[in-house]
Amino acid sequence: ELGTNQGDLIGSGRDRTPNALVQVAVIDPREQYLVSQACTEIVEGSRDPLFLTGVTFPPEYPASPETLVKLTVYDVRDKARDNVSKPLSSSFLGSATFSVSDLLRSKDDQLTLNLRSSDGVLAVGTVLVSRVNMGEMEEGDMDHITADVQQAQKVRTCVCVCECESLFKNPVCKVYKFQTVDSKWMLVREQMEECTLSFSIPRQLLHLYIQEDMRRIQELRDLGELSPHWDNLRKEVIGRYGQVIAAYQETLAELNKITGPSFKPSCSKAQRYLEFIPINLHTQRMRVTCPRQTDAFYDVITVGAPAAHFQGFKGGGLQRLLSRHEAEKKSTAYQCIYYSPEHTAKAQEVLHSVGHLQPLISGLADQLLQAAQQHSMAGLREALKTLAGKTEQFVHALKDELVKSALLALHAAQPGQIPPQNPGHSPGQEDGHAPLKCQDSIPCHKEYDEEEWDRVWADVAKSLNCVIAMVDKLQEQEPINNNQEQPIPKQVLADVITSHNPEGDWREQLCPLVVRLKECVVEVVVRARRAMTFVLLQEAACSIPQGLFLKQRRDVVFSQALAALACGFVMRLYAGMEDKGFLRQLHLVGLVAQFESLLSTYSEEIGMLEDMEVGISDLHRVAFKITQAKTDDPCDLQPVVIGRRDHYTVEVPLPRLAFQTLPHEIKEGKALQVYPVLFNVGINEQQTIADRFGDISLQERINQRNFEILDSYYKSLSDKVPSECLPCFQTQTDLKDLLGTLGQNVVTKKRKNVEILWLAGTICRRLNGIRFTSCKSAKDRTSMSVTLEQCALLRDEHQLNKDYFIRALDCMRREGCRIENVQKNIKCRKYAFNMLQLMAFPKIYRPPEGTYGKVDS
Ligand SMILES: O=P(O)(O)O[C@H]1[C@H](O)[C@@H](O)[C@H](O)[C@H](O)[C@@H]1OP(=O)(O)O
Repeated sequence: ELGTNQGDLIGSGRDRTPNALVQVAVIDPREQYLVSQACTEIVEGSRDPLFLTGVTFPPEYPASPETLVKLTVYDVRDKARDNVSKPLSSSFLGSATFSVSDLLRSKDDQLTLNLRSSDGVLAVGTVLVSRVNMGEMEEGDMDHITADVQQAQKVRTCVCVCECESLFKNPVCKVYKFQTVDSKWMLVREQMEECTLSFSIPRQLLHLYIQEDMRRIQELRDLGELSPHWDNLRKEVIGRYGQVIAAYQETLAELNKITGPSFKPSCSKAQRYLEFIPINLHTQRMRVTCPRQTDAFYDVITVGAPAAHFQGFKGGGLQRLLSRHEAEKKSTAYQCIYYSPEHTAKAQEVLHSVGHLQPLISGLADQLLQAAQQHSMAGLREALKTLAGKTEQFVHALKDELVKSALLALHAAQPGQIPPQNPGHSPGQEDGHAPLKCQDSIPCHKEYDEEEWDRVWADVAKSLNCVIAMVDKLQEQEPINNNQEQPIPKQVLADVITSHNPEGDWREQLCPLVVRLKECVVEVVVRARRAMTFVLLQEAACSIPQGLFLKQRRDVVFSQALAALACGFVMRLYAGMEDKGFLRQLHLVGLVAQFESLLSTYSEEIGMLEDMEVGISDLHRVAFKITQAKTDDPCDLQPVVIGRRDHYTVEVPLPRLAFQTLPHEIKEGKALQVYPVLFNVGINEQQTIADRFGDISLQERINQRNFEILDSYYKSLSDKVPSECLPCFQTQTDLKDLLGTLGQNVVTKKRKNVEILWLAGTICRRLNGIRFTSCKSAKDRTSMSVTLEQCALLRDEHQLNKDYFIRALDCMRREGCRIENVQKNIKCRKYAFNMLQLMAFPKIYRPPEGTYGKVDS
């Protein structure tokens, strides 16, 4: 039944041409067993099939020159039934085997092999194998491939080598070659990887959440004695915090036991101990080698919607739950004082500022005294300048009505007689400064002195003025010579001090004033800390238990979102290390992080989208910093998260040499901003229901709101960064026009308007941003979208021949990285769509026949 070795491939039925497919397996020379490595797409009805899908071997693949590669050619009869890893409904046509060394030694990196029948006797056709190194293809090579193709009598496949980076693991690579409009061949490689940040960011965040909550408990205890009503509320709040801490510690302990792959598969999305881990987080890079063009690559991060699956979506997601909770809090806050979310945020900010500034001021005051001791006027001036700046900042941070009103409220919450303060816990002592005496407690007398607070913080400014005046006086007393900081012989100096400084040395004169300043600062800190802690106690007390559940939910969702963002940021940074324009943009303005979501606004997915909206928006509280790694060891390249819930910084270490090449602003640790934006368009059958009978206002509101953020980012970028910093694309449409079209689309009533997603994605790439694609589990709909985006880029940026567009799309969906993603998640190579669902999809999002269906159990 088979053809001869003339090169004509004959199908298993004499009456029709074959639908050929090549399976590639590797024979391990030591173990002598076959490992299926890859499979080509099916080329229908051709005796001269030309395969667009290749085979890749990542660098860590244990291949040696003796490794044998076996190619088996099948004729596929029923594409719909067929599972390419087990071609049950296919007929064997022939096979051929070669060793890696045969290919490496071959002339022109090509091997022509005879296909043999199962008994190994009959030669039934030929197969041509080409070896290709991506990125090293000279024009000649491309022509060479084209020439081969024109022979068109052979089965071809190509081999390529992949690269790998330390934070990114388990690469899956696929290669293809597609025809361009001018009948040349472009080589395309997809590479998908896991990211170790999937686990390391949530682990670090859990540590930080625990630390922050422990600090809150301590601050509540430091409030001192309260009347029974408030004391009971405090006990309850501390108890609840304790429960959250215990739960987080348990989760952390479980996470620390986990080894294995660096991603959470879709089926584990609702597992309790994995709730902080993003779902199915992967990076995907498409690299394109085209004749007469430098290589280009396009990155996207794929991740399941950050959402609290373990907690479920019965009452909706964060966005709805939070606003409902806020409304309820107002009406049920009878047992405590209602503070708005802005007040709560302000209280946290004040607590943070005082905690941060007090030790700074104290250190600077010591530096001032040291400069006085050394009799250095320049040192004095320098220390005074910074001290004055920080003290002003401190006074400014506290100049808020909230502190004043909270002090009054706290006073009212205290029992008639204030017992002495817990001596073990004066904030002054905590920071290593002199303990306060009687002023460190809130006034004990019944009538509250409303002006006292104003006096206390005004004292800080006054005592700073005294220090400044003294330094001025000392300067006036100084001889000109010393002002210029010329070295003065010791004896002369002694004479100067005694003759011009009759009141003793500088330190002695400054010391009482500096001590007074420090005392005033401590006094303010103690009061402000208690006042703000009291505000937070109200907030926590009013919202128990719901508020704490929501806080936990927000922690979970944020953790998933941050892991994805950090992965995207690192990938974007590595890719842009040599792009001066990009680095400039990075430190001058920051980067857009654009999330595309395909969730439907119906049933449970509404809740996911409501979670995701808050999670993505919370990312604006994150900044990045680049640091120099201690060593080049991969462990030292792990990003580190620092901060607290209202602001986190992710420090990204780079190897010394790479770090040295950065602009000095970045090297100096400038905080690098990100601007998260989210666009959602539901595409499945659930969205059809939502569009017809449901409510799509959530999606409309998200898209409109995020369009505004994107638009204002573009405006500030245009103000600060020259347009040359942005990347060049073949598609020349002006960014302003693209934004204008997006702006129109987000207000137009059009069902399943996926154009919104395409435009937002294009704008993000044009803005040098970080691209994310998401759906519930980032497995099925995400795969359709990512492959579509890749083929659209090949069409718009690399002149993909239009006859190859659907073939390329089908190849990627059938054999590309995304079907491997499905396999990794559910151990089955089928997208989880049924016919009904697919009918509802926009056509271009439908996968090829045979690649979807019910998951085999
Ligand atoms: O990756 P997704 O598109 O979120 O996977 C969905 C799929 O779209 C849908 O058709 C199917 O019924 C499942 O709900 C998939 O979600 P899983 O989270 O179960 O993979």
